[in-house]
Amino acid sequence: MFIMNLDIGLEENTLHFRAQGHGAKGQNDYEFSLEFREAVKPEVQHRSTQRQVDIKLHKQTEVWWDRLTLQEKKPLFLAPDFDRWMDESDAEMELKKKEEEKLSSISVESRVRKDHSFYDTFHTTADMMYFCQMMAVLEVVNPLLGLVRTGFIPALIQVTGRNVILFVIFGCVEEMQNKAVVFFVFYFWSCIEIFRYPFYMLGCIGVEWKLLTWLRYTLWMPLYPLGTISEAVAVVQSLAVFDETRMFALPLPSFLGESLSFSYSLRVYLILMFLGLFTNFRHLYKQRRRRYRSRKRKQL
Ligand SMILES: CCCCCCCCCCCCC[C@@H](O)CC(=O)SCCNC(=O)CCNC(=O)[C@H](O)C(C)(C)COP(=O)(O)OP(=O)(O)OC[C@H]1O[C@@H](n2cnc3c(N)ncnc32)[C@H](O)[C@@H]1OP(=O)(O)O
Repeated sequence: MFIMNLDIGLEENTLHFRAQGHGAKGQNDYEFSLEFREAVKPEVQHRSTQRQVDIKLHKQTEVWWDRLTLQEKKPLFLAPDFDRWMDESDAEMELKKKEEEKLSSISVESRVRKDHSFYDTFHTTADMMYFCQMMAVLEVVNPLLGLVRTGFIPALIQVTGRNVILFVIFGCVEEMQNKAVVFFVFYFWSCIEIFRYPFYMLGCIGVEWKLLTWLRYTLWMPLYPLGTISEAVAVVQSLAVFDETRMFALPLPSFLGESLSFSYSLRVYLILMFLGLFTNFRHLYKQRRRRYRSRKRKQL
């Protein structure tokens, strides 16, 4: 058989086949149409050899069909390929197997994602962060009460800035909670605090470790800008969510429109952040100079 002028198409759920073949009985036109029992995917794959044409179609949904065609009577030219034949239970088994394979690939994927601390930082550390940042309010209260010689304004900027990010941007916006930026923000915050608080604690018992003091008064140089930039990235990423959800939107009188998105307040906050960065950077620079200058004087 020699197959020529092959024309295969799918219209709705009906497969149309037309071809010319040169066989033992000479040249012939071959043609058939098959209307399937249920929906099939619109893609038709076919491969022809000298002897035969293989046509591959996929069911729209992988379920058992009682028969192949819409018409109840099987067309005469149609014969099953018993090598590939499956009864209902075989088909169910095959579907189950596929489903299991799919599920196991999903669970591997989610395990990989879960192990990925970038994306899960918030859910694993949020409670601890909430607690620490609530306690950090004392850093503003302490200088107010004259308990420590910390600058009140720098402490206010620091604590307010972090609490806006933690409680508003991450805490209220679920879409932000599995973003990688959470990891960076928490990481930069923690990098300084693991030295700053032990430095304070030792100070309370009159002990000073030179290396710790140096780390407390030096690490802020790279960390403060990096921390502020990651906070700014988080704010920028949240703008679209606030626009979409209208969360915290300010109601407006009807002639001005419906409401003013909270993202506008955040845009103003972005400017404040960099003013805050500048103020605290200058403050920390002065604190460092004060500490090392007075030490030099003491040594002289
Ligand atoms: C006004 C409206 C607000 C509007 C908000 C606008 C938003 C602004 C956003 C700003 C961006 C923030 C970005 C930021 O979140 C990013 C990061 O933090 S990234 C990580 C790096 N960060 C840092 O390095 C900053 C860490 N924080 C600090 O250093 C302090 O919080 C700060 C207040 C900024 C500076 O502290 P300060 O230098 O003033 O104090 P000292 O540490 O030198 O302490 C002074 C003396 O007091 C003793 N002290 C202080 N606290 C204690 C304590 N709890 N217990 C015991 N003793 C304490 C300390 O030992 C010093 O004593 P001495 O001089 O005798 O040694």
